[in-house]
This record gives sequence, C-alpha cells and structure tokens, in this order.
Amino acid sequence: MLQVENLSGGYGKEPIVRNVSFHVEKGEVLGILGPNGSGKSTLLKIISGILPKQSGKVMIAGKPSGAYSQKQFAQQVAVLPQLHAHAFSHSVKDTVALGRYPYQSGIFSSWSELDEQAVQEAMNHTGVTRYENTAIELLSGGEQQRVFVAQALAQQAPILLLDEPTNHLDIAHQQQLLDTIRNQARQKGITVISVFHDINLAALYCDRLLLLKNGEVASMGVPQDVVLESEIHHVYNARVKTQPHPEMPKPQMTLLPNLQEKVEQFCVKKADVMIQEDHVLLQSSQPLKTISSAVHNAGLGWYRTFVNRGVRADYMIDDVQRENTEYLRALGYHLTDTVAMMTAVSPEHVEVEEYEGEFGSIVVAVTAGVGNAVDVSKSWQREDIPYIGTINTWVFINGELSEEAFVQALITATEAKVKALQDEQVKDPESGTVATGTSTDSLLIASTQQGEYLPYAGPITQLGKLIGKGVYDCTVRAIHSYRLAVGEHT
Ligand SMILES: Nc1ncnc2c1ncn2[C@@H]1O[C@H](COP(=O)(O)OP(=O)(O)OP(=O)(O)O)[C@@H](O)[C@H]1O
Repeated sequence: MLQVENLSGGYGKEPIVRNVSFHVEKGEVLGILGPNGSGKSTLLKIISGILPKQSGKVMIAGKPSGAYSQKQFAQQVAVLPQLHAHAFSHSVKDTVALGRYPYQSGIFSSWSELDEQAVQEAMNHTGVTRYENTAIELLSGGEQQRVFVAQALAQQAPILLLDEPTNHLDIAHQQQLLDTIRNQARQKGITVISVFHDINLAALYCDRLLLLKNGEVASMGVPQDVVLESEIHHVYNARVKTQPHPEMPKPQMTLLPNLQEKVEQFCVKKADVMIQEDHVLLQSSQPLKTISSAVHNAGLGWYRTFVNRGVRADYMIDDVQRENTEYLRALGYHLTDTVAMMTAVSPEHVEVEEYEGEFGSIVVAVTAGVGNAVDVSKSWQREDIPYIGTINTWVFINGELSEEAFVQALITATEAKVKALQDEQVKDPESGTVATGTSTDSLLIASTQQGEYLPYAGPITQLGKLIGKGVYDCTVRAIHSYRLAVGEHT
C-alpha cells in the first residue's frame, strides 16, 4: 500500500533522514520508534509531502506520491501532525469536519450525508461527540488531541500517518484511541504508520516496528525482533529488561534504574519463621522476589509478608480467595505485600530449618498434610473433587537468582518433595500406590536478590544441593509430625 525506497531528506543541505526503505501492507499497523531527534517526525513529514525529499521514492498504491494532486493525495493519506496550530477558533465539530475537505468541490458547500456520517463516526470513535459545539481552545490538551485524531479519521483515507497520537492522553484514552486505530486497520483495511514514544504501546498495538537511530533504520520487524534488550540499549542507551505481556504474545519492557542509593543488606534467618495462633508467618525487612502457587498473590512478585494459614479440616468456603483476603485484612497484613497459603495442618507442625552453603544460606519451611495424597500417574482415574490435605513448601534463598534459577528451584524442590513421599511410603489411598504429592500442594521460592549471583538451581549446583537436602529433610520431618498428630503409624 505504501512503499518507501532509499528515502533521504531534511531541513537543510544535510539530510536528517537517510536512506530509509520499508513497505507497509493494506491493513497493517507500523510503529516508528527512536530516540528524541532521531528523525521520526521528519520521516513522516517527508512521506506526507510537508517536507520535500532529497532522494528516494514514496509510492502510494503503486504510484509515486508526486503524481497525486493535493486533493487526490489527501483522499489517499490522512496526517495527524505532532503539533497542531489552530489560528482560528473553531467548534470541535467544525474542526473534525475540516477532515472532509478533500471531498468538497466548487465554491458552494457540497456537504453530503456521507460527510456528516464520517464526522459523526470519527467523533464517536474518539469520544469527543459531547464537545461538538465547544470551541476547541476551551478543551484540555488530551481532548484537543482526540479532536485532531477525529479529524484524521474523518478524512477516511486508506493510509493514516500519525505522529504520537497518544500525546497528552491518559491511559484509558490511550487504550480507547489505539483500540480504535487498530480496529480501523483490521476492519476497514486502513494502513497505519504511527510514531510512538512509548515502546510498550507500540509493541502492543503494531504489527511491525521500525527503529530509527540518527535518521537511519537501526532495525525493523515484528515487535519480538525489535524490542530486544540489546537493541534498545544500543539505540536509546537505556538499561531495560523485556518480559512477555500477560495477555498477548507481545514483548513489554521495563526500565532498570541506575540508582546510587545504598541498598540495605539483609538476609532471611530460621528465627524469622514464627508460629502464630493459626498461621505460620515470616516477615522480611525488605521485599523478596517471589514465585509461588499461593492462594493470595500467586505468580511472580516482590513481597515482605508470608503466611501459611491453618484452617479446620472441614473448611468449605465457596469463594476461598475472598474469605482469605478478609482473613489477612483482619490480621492487619498489607494485602499487596503478602503471599498467603492455606493448609489443614496446624501451624505447630511446621518444620523449619536453615542450610548453609558456599554461596550463603537458605531457609526451608514445610507443612505436610498427607492423609489424602495422590499418585500423579494415577490421578486420571479419580473424580475431579479436591481432597483435604496439602503440602506447603517455602524456600527462602539468600542470594541473587536468575530467572532460570527460579524455575529450576521449583523443579528441584518438587523432586525433593516427591522423593520424601517415596521414602516415607506415603500412599495414595485410592490407588494404593506411592503418592507424589497432594491435590492442592503449594510451593514458594523467595529470594533476597542480594549476595552471590546464582544462575542455576539444578540438583548438582550449590543452590540445588541445599534445596534438595532442605526440602527433602523438612518434608520427611513434616510428614512425621503430621503422622504423630493424627495418630497414623508408618
Ligand atoms: N524545522 C526544523 N528545522 C531544522 N531542523 C529541524 C526542524 N525540525 C527538526 N529538526 C531537526 O531534525 C532532527 C530530527 O527531528 P525530528 O523532529 O524528526 O525528531 P524526532 O525523532 O521526531 O524527535 P522527538 O522524539 O523529539 O519528537 C533534530 O535534530 C531536529 O533538531
């Protein structure tokens, strides 16, 4: 739909944009990224004919852009510039209606039903209909921005060139606007080329990204291939970490600050694990990087308070999450700073130990209710009802773990637990075979992220050895403790 070949141009003799080539298909959304002054706006200005090109080609629907008259060009390409000059006071509707000028002819107004419909639709999509009779200068920056986007949409051109369309917009309006633009691209086959400052928004909404550095293409491709830590560091000179978006297969990046603040050194000790009236508690002075399958705040996060709550064996609540949240609130725990598990085992049957290794130490705490344990290889024969009985395992690590080490720590701890059940001959009461866990086991790996860097946590690494020994020992002891409490004999 739009093809740019070896395009160069700028404001004086020296080109600002140099040798840029790309093509964009019908219905595609291309994001242009790059640091301040890299030439993003200049590139859009050259494509839209606001600035003359020095060399290269811009082809629109197979024809050189210069072959279009001004009006024909405006029927093909709608432009949202970065800065809007509005010398005359117009109402919002009149401003949006200016987008229809390529379709007006003659000295008498030829305003048609189609024009009216396009204006109404564009105002609707950008949420500015309620201001239609208000003078544009009376609106806030973000509201004005939406009016100018409406003007570009009203133009109903097959190509949209947008320079920072979300400038001044709050997050809800950013979402609404970019949803609209993306939907227009998909439903109406509109081709969109948009400059972004926000790399995450661009990665989320664009099919492909073009990264400019000093007026030249530094990289171009699908967001996964452009939003790379090394690439962003190279082009922007900023330290970042990329992560997957939680709902879409798109990369998102986070800044890694270079702060000079002194970080307080701390470590987790065995004595930090306390037995309260109805729960096991650990409160750390600093947040720990945590991954868990807890009831409250499962997944990955940073937390200071860890709760393993003992409930009665007949605890039957429809909305466990909510009831548990109320419980934590009543105890005064900060809900966003707490990870909480549940068990039918009484807190005094927790087994806690500290293990010293070459790199530092770990603390393990386990409660093991194994009355209804399950052999995972036979569980397909069972009904889907959960059974009372849970093994809750906490592993606190005084060290700095890589992401790989976090996942390996989960595996190593699970293997150690399974081995403990095997050696203790914990049986699945339904199949009669050796159990591998229970139907509701929870596991937590939490790390101070201070001290020695620990890239791996497999069974023969220093960390893996401690986890293997610690989880195995504490699980065996917790099974003994449970059996003693319920009067079960091995
Ligand atoms: N009207 C102008 N006359 C001369 N030079 C200009 C003009 N506008 C921009 N420039 C120069 O062109 C270079 C690229 O500017 P441009 O606005 O294209 O960058 P950008 O990537 O859009 O930056 P930003 O992220 O800050 O919006 C800058 O060095 C700028 O100083």
